Amino acid sequence: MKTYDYIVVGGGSGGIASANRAANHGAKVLLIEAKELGGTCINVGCVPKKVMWQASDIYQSIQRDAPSYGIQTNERSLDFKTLVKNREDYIEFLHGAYQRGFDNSGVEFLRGYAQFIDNHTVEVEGQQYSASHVLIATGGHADALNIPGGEYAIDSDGFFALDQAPEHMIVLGGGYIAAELAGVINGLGSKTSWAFRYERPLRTFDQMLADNLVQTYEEEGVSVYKECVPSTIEKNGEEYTVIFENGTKITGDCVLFAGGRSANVEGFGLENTDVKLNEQGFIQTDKFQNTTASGVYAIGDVIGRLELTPVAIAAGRRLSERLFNGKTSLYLDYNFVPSVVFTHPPIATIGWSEEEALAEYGKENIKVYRSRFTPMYFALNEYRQKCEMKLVCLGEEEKIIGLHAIGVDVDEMLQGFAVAVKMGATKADFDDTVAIHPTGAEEFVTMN
Ligand SMILES: Cc1cc2nc3c(=O)[nH]c(=O)nc-3n(C[C@H](O)[C@H](O)[C@H](O)COP(=O)(O)OP(=O)(O)OC[C@H]3O[C@@H](n4cnc5c(N)ncnc54)[C@H](O)[C@@H]3O)c2cc1C
Ligand SMILES: NC(=O)c1ccc[n+]([C@@H]2O[C@H](COP(=O)([O-])OP(=O)(O)OC[C@H]3O[C@@H](n4cnc5c(N)ncnc54)[C@H](O)[C@@H]3O)[C@@H](O)[C@H]2O)c1
Repeated sequence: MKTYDYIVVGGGSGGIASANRAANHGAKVLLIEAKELGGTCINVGCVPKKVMWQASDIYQSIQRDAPSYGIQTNERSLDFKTLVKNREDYIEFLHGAYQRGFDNSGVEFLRGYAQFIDNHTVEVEGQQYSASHVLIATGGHADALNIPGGEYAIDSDGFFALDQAPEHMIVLGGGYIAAELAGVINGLGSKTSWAFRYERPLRTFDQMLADNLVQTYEEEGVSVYKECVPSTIEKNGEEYTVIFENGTKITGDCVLFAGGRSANVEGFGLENTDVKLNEQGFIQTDKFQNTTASGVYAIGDVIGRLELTPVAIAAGRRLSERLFNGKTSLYLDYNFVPSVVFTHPPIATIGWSEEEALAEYGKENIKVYRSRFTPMYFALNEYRQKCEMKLVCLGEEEKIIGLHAIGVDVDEMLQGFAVAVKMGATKADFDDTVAIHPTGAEEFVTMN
């Protein structure tokens, strides 16, 4: 049996960050990963998604925006195979960077599928490894569409495996992934239909964002189907027809389902440990990332709190600081975490939506500031895409508890404003900050 101070199961965003930080503090660390280093984010999540989002943005701008600046482009054409190849080459480069990171920090990396024997022992291909501290960072997987013909739908992993653009993609689901990939594929020139179950997509977000997005997508050519619950998918040759409960039918050559994700908790011996799951099937943890088994911790998508890469990284690093650097009271605060949805245009959000704030604090305690304008980017264009912004303020001091925006470039605006919101900035603090002109961001400090 080989022994370590810290065994990390899962080499995704959270596991890698925690392992490196522990090794930096002198711990003897083993990281076990079954597939490619980098997990979901690097291989089939944030990174390939952002590359596709950027490609889509460029492609859309060439046709839609360049002529208004007098820039003529003779013909727009997309070599999808080159895009995919260059994207995958970049991901390969990132794999190497992770390995070099381990070489620097001293983390021992083992490729293989870990099986728990007990709380402190795992086995990989017949060899056992034990540690006084064990981290579960095994991430999650896409939920399948459980309807007749549901197997014809690809998930986001399947989307990144496409080597040619679909003629007509039907996107099912109203969350982050569906919203993002519908925009990506529409921008790349494929016919796109987007169907979601309720009146609005992105139901946990401020309504202003979802309403603007749906309107913009419709203006940009996406066929939007509201209140459509899929009931069957039929295959006819190369085509698929999605039939919805209300009788609506859509036919296309590719169906994508993005209906949420579940934790990777099965098939690796968790039943041999004292680790318990919550009602939703995610690993139960306290605020210090302790599971119900002493000396066993869990972070990232496997705990299902906020399924975002920087959240997994922050939780993993704080845990290692606590375990191996004496910062015994350190934990991750899951409140006021900023997030961007890479739609076209992007959505940026932090804190309470107007609807949540009104329900929690009452109308008399909440003041909302809004702005709606055409970004200067579209000043010369007949197409005048709208940017919208909102500040949700609490109490007499007007502490900003929600900041939301949709429009070009808001993805890159949010991080700085998130610092201010996290620090407890008030509307007066924003008003006291001189604007930067001409930018879209200046609206946040000039709202009446
Ligand atoms: C399409 C898509 C787009 C996304 N875009 C964004 C974005 O733009 N921004 C953002 O912040 N987040 C985004 N996310 C979410 C983000 O990818 C996840 O929150 C993040 O990757 C979670 O990291 P993790 O370390 O918890 O798990 P993962 O990155 O999933 O890593 C878990 C690893 O554990 C390994 N593993 C599992 N079981 C075992 C075992 N028994 N033995 C060994 N190894 C094992 C797996 O192979 C995997 O590599 C996106 C997700 C998807 C699906
Ligand atoms: N930009 C980012 O940061 C980013 C991008 C992508 C994913 N993510 C993370 O990954 C997580 C998973 O993304 P997701 O979009 O799969 O999940 P999600 O939870 O955001 O959305 C799931 C959607 O699927 C719908 N749905 C579920 N079952 C359905 C069914 N049978 N028929 C029709 N619709 C159904 C739900 O109503 C919901 O709208 C996100 O919650 C997010 O944390 C983050």
